[in-house]
Amino acid sequence: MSGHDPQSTIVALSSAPGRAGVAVLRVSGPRVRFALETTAGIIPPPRLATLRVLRDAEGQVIDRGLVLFFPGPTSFTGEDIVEFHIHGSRAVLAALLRHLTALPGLRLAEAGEFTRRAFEAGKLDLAAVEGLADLIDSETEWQRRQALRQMDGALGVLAGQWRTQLLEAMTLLAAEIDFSDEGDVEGPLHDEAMRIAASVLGSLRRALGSFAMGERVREGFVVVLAGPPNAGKSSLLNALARRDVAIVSPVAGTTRDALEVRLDLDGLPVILIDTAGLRESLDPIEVEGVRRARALLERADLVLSLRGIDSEPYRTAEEVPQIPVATKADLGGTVLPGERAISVKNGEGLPELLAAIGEYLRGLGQGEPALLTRERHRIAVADAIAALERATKSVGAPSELLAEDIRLAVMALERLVGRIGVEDVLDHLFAGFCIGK
Ligand SMILES: Nc1nc2c(c(=O)[nH]1)N(C=O)[C@@H](CNc1ccc(C(=O)N[C@@H](CCC(=O)O)C(=O)O)cc1)CN2
Ligand SMILES: Nc1nc2c(ncn2[C@@H]2O[C@H](COP(=O)(O)OP(=O)(O)OP(=O)(O)O)[C@@H](O)[C@H]2O)c(=O)[nH]1
Ligand SMILES: [Mg+2]
Repeated sequence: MSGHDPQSTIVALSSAPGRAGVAVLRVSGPRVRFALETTAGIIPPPRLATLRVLRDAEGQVIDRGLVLFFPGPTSFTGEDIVEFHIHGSRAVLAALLRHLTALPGLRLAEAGEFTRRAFEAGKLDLAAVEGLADLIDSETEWQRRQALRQMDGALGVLAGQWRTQLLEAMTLLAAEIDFSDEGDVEGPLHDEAMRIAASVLGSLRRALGSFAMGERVREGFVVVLAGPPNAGKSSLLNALARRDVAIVSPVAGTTRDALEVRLDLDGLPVILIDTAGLRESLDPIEVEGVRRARALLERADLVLSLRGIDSEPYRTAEEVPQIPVATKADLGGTVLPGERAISVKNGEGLPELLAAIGEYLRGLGQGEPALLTRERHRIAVADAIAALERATKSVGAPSELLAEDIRLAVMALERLVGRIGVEDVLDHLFAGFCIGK
């Protein structure tokens, strides 16, 4: 990343590349008015779509398109922005891009550079930028809701409240330190600071409790299909994915590699993984497949434990949440207590199985969207908690020590919202953005 380079005016395609009804080309920076005058012949009224003929430097028509001008500093980036809504043709886009990037002071934007400018201008905090990144990546309803909440700054607001309270506690402690004589017992200001620290600690712990769900919604819940060879794991994967993803055959030991498909289960993002049938084997390839299957069982949020209705169950030693499933119910046989019967041949039990998976996964959360969604958030909040636990446990400790621990907690919260120590995080985050965002 080039970092901060506010003199240059950046240009990028903001819609998805390729043939489309309409494409949006966005320009941000100090030379936007100049680019508008040379290309559209006018500076249109702010925020009003204006239909114009767009021309290159020789006066040749490139296209007729809508021009949308957002003056700084109220715009998304804080700078002047213009959007050209043109016909979604590769050639039109290429011609307009060629024209604009040839203008003095204009260059192509890097991935995430518009959003980086918004961050530098103080329009978004780090957590909001992360929310925006998640929103662009969102594929399911739960991901959209969680990302939107984070983009709206919910985490930033909460972190700001924690920080304000802790700064208040530090002010009380400073007063206590100033007014108390050597050897005095700590007074009421110290007690009040302790009370504030304990209250923030409780709130931090509740937020941390939402992390597991937040991370799962962001990355997808891992649901593993496991069981003996021939149980019908690959058949079930194909049925749930509604695609012919995995090889199915009557030969036991067909699947060796783990195969995954992403599902939108009633808004929940699920990564469904088919695995090699679990059994002892002399075939080194199959042994490796079984090793991989067991490794996946360890990181599963939920295991669908399959057996053919006409076969014995294979008991896995792994202690993971499981839904026992008897497959091939169309063949007839005995369903054991606690088992769900399904058939991919006639579809029996499949909707109910999906509903049971969804119900289990939804139950892992507390209903409302999680606030902590990334390992970075977890670490910052856990650091703040550790500092406040030290502070609140050492009853009778001098105010100076208490103040130092609270200061460390405040620092952790500043890292959380990106007030300090952000450069590495930012480079990584923006590199994952699309160009034009
Ligand atoms: N065409 C288009 N659609 C888009 C965006 C965009 O940039 N362009 N967005 C991009 O992500 C999202 C909407 N986000 C937006 C954010 C701010 C403003 C805006 O008009 N800001 C005003 C200031 C408003 C205020 O301060 O109250 C401005 O620019 O002057 C518009 C869209 C989704 N749709
Ligand atoms: N009648 C019937 N046959 C099924 C059903 N599901 C799977 N089968 C058959 O069972 C056999 C094994 O199915 P697979 O899906 O390959 O089984 P698997 O568990 O993936 O097997 P491995 O990959 O070897 O571990 C195939 O011949 C399937 O057609 C079902 O619901 N009904
Ligand atoms: Mg298989």
